[in-house]
Amino acid sequence: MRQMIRPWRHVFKLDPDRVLGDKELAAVCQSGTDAIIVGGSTGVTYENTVSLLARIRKYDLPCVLEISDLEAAVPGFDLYMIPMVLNTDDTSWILGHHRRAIERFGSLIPWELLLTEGYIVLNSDSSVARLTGADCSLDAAGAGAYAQIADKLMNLPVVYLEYSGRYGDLEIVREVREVVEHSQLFYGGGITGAEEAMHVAALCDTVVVGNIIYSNVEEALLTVQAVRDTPQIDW
Ligand SMILES: CC(C)=CCC/C(C)=C/CC/C(C)=C/CC/C(C)=C/CC/C(C)=C/CC/C(C)=C/CC/C(C)=C/COP(=O)(O)OP(=O)(O)O
Ligand SMILES: O=P(O)(O)OC[C@@H](O)CO
Ligand SMILES: [Mg+2]
Repeated sequence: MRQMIRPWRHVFKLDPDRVLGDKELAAVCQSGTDAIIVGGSTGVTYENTVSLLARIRKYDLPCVLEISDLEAAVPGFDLYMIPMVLNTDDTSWILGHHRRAIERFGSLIPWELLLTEGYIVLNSDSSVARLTGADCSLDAAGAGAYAQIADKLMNLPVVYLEYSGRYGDLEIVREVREVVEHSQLFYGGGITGAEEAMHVAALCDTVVVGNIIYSNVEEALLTVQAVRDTPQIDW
């Protein structure tokens, strides 16, 4: 599964709890993005996840479920991304929900389709930060330390810098880039157009674009080519 995501430079994240018209969904899925991640931190249900998956399946691109709620673990995705929020004292978001999921689903879990993401949540004003009690006061050194835990101690396939709803601090992104050697570095948060996308594309392996799809789909679409045209800085 690491190989499957390795070439991904740009992905769109669609939230089952939000409304997107058929025309907009078609444009997003046919934009040339590398994959669709289905996920959100609140209001995700089995029903709205099934419904969104069925709509995305009309298009020929990988579709991944980022599991945030056990009740919404829907079969039929190409891949399952499992977040662990590293910068919280509430261990239920690192291990607790995961333990319960394994107890509940047992042999039904398609382990070969799972990828773990070491989340570092950095926007204190986001639903995901409130939900998980993340410590968003980290400076570059603190974020870099968590990134090394994911990359070097836990050997996680993905480090996810999550600024959901707000554009990130590029000094922190740069510090994390410098220390992550093996994990694939995902960045998501507050990208509202091509220029912002290019700045993070230079530093990160994979750029995630979410909310702007719902408020300005034209701008969201421009981020695809912008990321494609941006070479990564060689570290
Ligand atoms: C039948 C079938 C497929 C069964 C198997 C199911 C399966 C694959 C099980 C795997 C086992 C396992 C270990 C599951 C984990 C279960 C689980 C619930 C873990 C907790 C994950 C977690 C830490 C969630 C916290 C929230 C989070 C990090 C969500 C990620 C998505 C995200 C950050 C969205 C952004 O939120 P958004 O809503 O956009 O925010 P704004 O509103 O601010 O924009
Ligand atoms: O919605 P935005 O702010 O683009 O963030 C994308 C993604 O990282 C959210 O999990
Ligand atoms: Mg969102």
